[in-house]
Amino acid sequence: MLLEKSKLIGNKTLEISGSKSISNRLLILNKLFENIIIENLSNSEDTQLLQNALDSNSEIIDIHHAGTAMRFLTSYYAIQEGKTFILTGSDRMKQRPIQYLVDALRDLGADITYLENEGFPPLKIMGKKFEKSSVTIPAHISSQFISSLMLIGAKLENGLEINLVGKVTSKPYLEMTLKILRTIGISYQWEENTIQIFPDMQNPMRSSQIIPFVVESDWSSASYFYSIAAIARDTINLRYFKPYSLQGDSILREIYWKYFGVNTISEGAESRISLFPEYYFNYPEKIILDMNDCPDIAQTICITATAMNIPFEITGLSTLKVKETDRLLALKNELFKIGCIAEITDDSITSQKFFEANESISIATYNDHRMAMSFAPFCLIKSLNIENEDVVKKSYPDFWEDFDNILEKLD
Ligand SMILES: O=C(O)C1=C[C@@H](OP(=O)(O)O)[C@@H](O)[C@H](O)C1
Ligand SMILES: C=C(OP(=O)(O)O)C(=O)O
Repeated sequence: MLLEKSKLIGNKTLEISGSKSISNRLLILNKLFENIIIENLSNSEDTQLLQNALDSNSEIIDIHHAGTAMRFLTSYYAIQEGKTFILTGSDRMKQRPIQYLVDALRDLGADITYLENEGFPPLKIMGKKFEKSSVTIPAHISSQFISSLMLIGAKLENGLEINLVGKVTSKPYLEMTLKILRTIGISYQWEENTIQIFPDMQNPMRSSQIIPFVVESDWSSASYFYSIAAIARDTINLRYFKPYSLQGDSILREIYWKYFGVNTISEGAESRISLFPEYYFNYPEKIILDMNDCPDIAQTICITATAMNIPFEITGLSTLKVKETDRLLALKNELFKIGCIAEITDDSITSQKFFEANESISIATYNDHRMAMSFAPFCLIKSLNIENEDVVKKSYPDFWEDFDNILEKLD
């Protein structure tokens, strides 16, 4: 899709769909506890795939590219006593790790076998009752493994104690899981490296009472509009975002204020935020950021910084290699096309030099929605082509419509 050089139409308001991460947790919990009414569910393809899987009677479930769904379903299916499931996904899903989660579940008593390569999907899962209630798991590859265990914890007879080993990656996603559990009346304790989920039955506060849950809008999706506001130096309004979020990616507020001079003004009653760039702002000489807590918005930051010629050094990104694509490599390749020579290591990306980009830019998207959406705002600087633009549907099916709504082509 060709994005011609455009300008922002200031002060428009966009409504972003519900958080994909919160929605996916609620769908699993609702299936386990049957007491949540979910409003503003994410319209992402990943959430749709998870919902279809949970509603399906089929033994074979294909979850395509949806990593969170893959990991959450593995634990969920493992406790469906007497049922058998084949859980598979896209070619990329068959390269994304799951071994530490499978090891932990097997330790607890699960019956899971690898159908192709050891350590990777597809999986054959025969649902069983678990005998044990304590498990140890490395925490540096994916927080989704740990959230997956936490989600089923209260369903086990004696609850679940999860001992985390090593550096915890994507920690705000674990906090999100716990806060959602608390909202539906499940108790937990997190002390140092041990998370304890108490069994459902032990909490007299939890009853069969129906709990309404309104999903706040998706902060990772909001990142692309922060990028546009920063580059264009004009205002965008977004809904439905509250001042206190369950999502770690709401750190965008601080990042875009500190490095790009974009103010976030919350209008509580309407759950609206205005992204309001300061006209006079002292830009930093270099952006130095550890993004171990918020890996999904790393691509956005790199492109905003490149568009604004601000050098960057971003660390804490080891998990980017095992997402929808190797995001570090994809970033390095495509940043070059928009005028940034970047160096990558196993867990970082650093800009080395900016230069004037060519006239005909075509960005490859590597089956990664975030590659398409993070590069799109560069059309405020130069026209560019985004290859396979449909990839956005994984998290944000309305992206191009919303994008079009706030931009006007320059002649
Ligand atoms: O739990 C979640 O909803 C997610 C956790 C993160 O994954 P990792 O923990 O694998 O970094 C994040 O990148 C992903 O998009 C969503
Ligand atoms: C990494 C992501 O998703 P998942 O791991 O659920 O595929 C993402 O949405 O950026």
